[in-house]
Amino acid sequence: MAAERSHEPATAATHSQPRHDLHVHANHDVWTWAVAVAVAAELRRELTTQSRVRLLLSGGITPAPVYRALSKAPLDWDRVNVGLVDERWLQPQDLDSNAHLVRTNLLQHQAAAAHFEPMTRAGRSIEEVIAGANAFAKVQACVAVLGMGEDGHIASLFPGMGDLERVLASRNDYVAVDATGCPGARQWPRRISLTPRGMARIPARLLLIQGARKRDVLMQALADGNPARWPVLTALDSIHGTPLQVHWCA
Ligand SMILES: O=C(O)[C@H](O)[C@@H](O)[C@H](O)[C@H](O)COP(=O)(O)O
Repeated sequence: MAAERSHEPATAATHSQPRHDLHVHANHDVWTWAVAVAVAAELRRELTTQSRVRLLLSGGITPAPVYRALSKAPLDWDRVNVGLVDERWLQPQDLDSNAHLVRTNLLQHQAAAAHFEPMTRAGRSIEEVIAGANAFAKVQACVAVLGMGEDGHIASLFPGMGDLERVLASRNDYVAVDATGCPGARQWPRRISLTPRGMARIPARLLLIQGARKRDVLMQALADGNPARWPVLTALDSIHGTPLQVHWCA
């Protein structure tokens, strides 16, 4: 079933190109497979011209079915590096880590051949983890799967975070963040996150959201236009001029 697709201006500012495309899917299953097919198509296209490609994945509940569907895609997975958009300050084997989510949902079936780049490792300080993440990021990712919280956060960029200004202005791809006091960060305030600069370098950025509440939050953010209040807006920026692909179902 074809998704309803619309171009919408992102903010009150004038832009020569649409900054996001909204794909409205009929139901959860259609949403899941449409997103998995879209990610696989980006990887497949990139694999025709590159010897290796990188895919970045988010945590959260929303993308897990997509990762399971994507794991069955017939691709040259042994030429795909899988990294993380963000990570909680947990060891990769921790059940609440984003690494665990990716391992258990994506790295199976065909995708078992992919090369995974977990961020954290036993005995590594957070500074070493950030240095490692920035070293991985020297190889440009071609696709990022992003999620959004009901507070308008994206990756681990939370509204109201103490050092959000510094993070939004960072010239690095990854930074350590302290989201103490931000309810959206739940019990994991210490995190590693892709920065707006890191996101803007990725040509294909897919934002996965479901439900009326998240749609309304996104619309409110777009109408307001302030990325410090709504960090999700930072995903609209692209050095390639490519619009954010928003995939939504009720
Ligand atoms: O580690 C994390 O928490 C994430 O990467 C985060 O940015 C996530 O994408 C959103 O919080 C949406 O999460 P849900 O899909 O669970 O709503």
